[in-house]
Amino acid sequence: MNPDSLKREAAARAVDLVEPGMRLGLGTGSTAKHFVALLGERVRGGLDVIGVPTSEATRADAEAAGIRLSTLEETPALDLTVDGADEIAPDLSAIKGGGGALLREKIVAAASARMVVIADESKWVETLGRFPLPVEVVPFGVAPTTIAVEAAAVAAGCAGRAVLRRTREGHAFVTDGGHLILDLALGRIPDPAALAERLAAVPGVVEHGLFIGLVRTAILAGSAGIRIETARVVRG
Ligand SMILES: O=C(CO)[C@H](O)[C@H](O)COP(=O)(O)O
Repeated sequence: MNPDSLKREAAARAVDLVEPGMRLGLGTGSTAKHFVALLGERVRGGLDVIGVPTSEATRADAEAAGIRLSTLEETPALDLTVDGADEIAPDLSAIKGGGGALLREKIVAAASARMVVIADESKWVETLGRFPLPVEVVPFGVAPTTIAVEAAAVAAGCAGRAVLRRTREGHAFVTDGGHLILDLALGRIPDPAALAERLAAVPGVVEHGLFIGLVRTAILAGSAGIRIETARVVRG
């Protein structure tokens, strides 16, 4: 089965977790897009839910699918967020932000009682870091911020280059929040919590793509079927 079919299978399993009246966080990316489309089918069949999108792209998809939308200002506490991931480790720590929506994704996840990650099994890794870690930064002072981000990685026991993300046309990629993304290629992150702490302390860093203690459940679709992993310890 091709990766996109696997993503759709994982998304379909997550739709089964949705109950009438739920306030949902709607993730971003190709896997979350399947979830939004499948949820839309249920909504058109009469399911009453409300969604908070994690990006303008997801807002557009959800609107087109007929899902009633809200904001975190109107709906500050959510029941369930379903989102994709770039990597997921056995403790359900994850790297997100490949689509550049990590800031809103993390805010929405933190406002949710439960975060479920949906992915094809290629996202499952023993140790995070093969996927370059997205770090969202303000445009002002991006050169010294880049140096400080690389230094933070060294201090956390890993090293690598932070590269400004660009669009296919070669322009700097700008997030929905008007920020830039540095992709920090580390290969391996031996201590994600230490790196998260170091990065959060860098002036100019708005957020990073390490999701630690946020994911409660991972739904992983592979050639052998669906596997569900549940976190032993989640925040709070
Ligand atoms: O974090 C994300 C967007 O910021 C995505 O969830 C992540 O990049 C996975 O994307 P995909 O489902 O397309 O593989």
